This record gives sequence, C-alpha cells and structure tokens, in this order.
Amino acid sequence: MLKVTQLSYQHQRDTLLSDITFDLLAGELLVVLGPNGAGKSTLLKCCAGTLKPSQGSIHLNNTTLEQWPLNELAQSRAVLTQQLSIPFALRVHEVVSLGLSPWSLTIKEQDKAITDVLNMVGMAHFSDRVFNSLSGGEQQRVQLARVLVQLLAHGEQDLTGKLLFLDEPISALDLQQQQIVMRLLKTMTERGMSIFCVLHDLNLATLYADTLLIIERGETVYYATPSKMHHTSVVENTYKADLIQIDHSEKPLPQWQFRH
Ligand SMILES: Nc1ncnc2c1ncn2[C@@H]1O[C@H](COP(=O)(O)OP(=O)(O)OP(=O)(O)O)[C@@H](O)[C@H]1O
Repeated sequence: MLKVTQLSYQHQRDTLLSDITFDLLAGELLVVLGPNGAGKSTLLKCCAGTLKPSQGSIHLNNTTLEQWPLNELAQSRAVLTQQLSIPFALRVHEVVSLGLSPWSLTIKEQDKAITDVLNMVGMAHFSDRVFNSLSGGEQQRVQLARVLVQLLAHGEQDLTGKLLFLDEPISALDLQQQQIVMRLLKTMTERGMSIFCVLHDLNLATLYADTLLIIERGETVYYATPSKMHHTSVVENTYKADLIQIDHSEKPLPQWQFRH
C-alpha cells in the first residue's frame, strides 16, 4: 500500500529525518512514536506529500506520490495535521463537508455521508453548532470526522486502498473519547483502511497498533509489532523517563507506569 524507502529530509543544514524505511499494508494501523522534536510530524508530512523528501522514495500502490493525479490522491488519502483552526464562523456540518471537496455527490448523499461520520465520532447532535464555539476535544472529533468523510464518502464497506494520516488525533480527548477513537480506527483498519497515526500515549499505542515505528532525532530506533517490545529497554532508552514496565493484565503486551 504505502512503501517508504530510505527517506531523508534536510532543512537547511539540519537533517530532520534520516534513512527511514517502512511499509504500511492494507488494513494496518501503524503508530509512530518518539520524543518531542523527533521528526514524527515531518515524517507524516513527507509521506502524505506535503513536504518533499531530500532523498528516498514514497510509493502509494506502486506509484510514486508525485505521479498520482491530485484529485485521485485526495479521494484515496486524507490528512489530519495538528493545530487546525477555522477562521470563519462555519457550522460543524460545513466543516465536515470540506472533506467532500474531492467528490461530486448529490445533496442527499452529502448529508448521509456527513451524518454517518458525525455519528461515528459522537458529534451528530452538534451538527448545526458553530465550530469555533465547541470545546477543544469536540473540535478535534469534528476534524476527525472531516478526514473520515473524505475516505468514506460513498459509505463503502471495503476501505482497501484508503490511506489516513493522523497527527495526534486524541491529544485533546478525555479517556472515554480516546478509547472510542482508537476503537473506531481499529474498525476502519478491519475494513481495509491503512492508517499512519502519530501518538504520544505509549500504552494506547501498544494496545491498538499493529506495528510501532519509534523515531528519535530523525532515525528509526524501533520498527516491529508492539509485543516484540516486551522486556526490552527501547522505551526507557528513547524517552529517558523514569518508567516501570508492566504487563497488561488481559493481553500479552507491555505497558508503562511513571515511577512516581
Ligand atoms: N520549518 C522548520 N524549520 C526549522 N526546523 C524545523 C522546521 N520544521 C520542523 N523543524 C524541527 O524539526 C524537528 C522535528 O519536528 P517535528 O515537528 O517533526 O517533531 P515531532 O516529533 O512531531 O515533535 P512533537 O512531538 O513535539 O510534535 C524539530 O526539532 C523541529 O523544531
């Protein structure tokens, strides 16, 4: 699906990413982790086509990103970046409808697609509210609905070939909403969608990801399934935090607690 080979990104004299290689398969949730400034957002922007890598290649379904016709690319991959503000007094359903711009749908089809994704993120009852009047977490859920509708416009069950990039999509959410969104992402991957998701929460990442990619100072330090991290010191070495590694009580997966 997405094949990234020996990707490097240089900004002036700084190497922000160096020799990153990974594959994202159909139906896979790849979670990208790493300390502040590690290069996660830069990697997301390169892979999504917003930044041009200095070296390396990015193929989406065997075609390089630059060779994809723009509208077809917009129908196949959606990108949710951090810190999005809407400078106009748009209503929630109007913000979500921005995600439908690559598609030609009837008004009825648009309304259905928008209602479906707002239901998925539990925001249908806010459809007519002015977006800027929502809380931070509510705004984040609406923005997630906007990128979801871009990939689910026709309500198709099989989402193979659809690629979603998310940069910290749960950073403003409470515990219940974090779980709802992570379960929703899992449901999307079960329908075939591929998801590249930057997170800071190691415990959620380990629970939900199929694969973890951990980067530090622009380089890969871990690229494998979460369970392979069991009883390693990768997290402690990468984050330099004083942590205790424990076993999840219901799954054979590592989790972390702060020592105090
Ligand atoms: N346009 C730019 N000019 C100079 N430095 C930049 C630019 N964009 C990013 N950087 C630097 O590149 C590094 C990686 O930034 P990036 O935003 O990718 O990190 P991140 O891993 O997403 O961090 P965080 O967890 O804090 O969001 C940082 O040190 C950042 O300051």
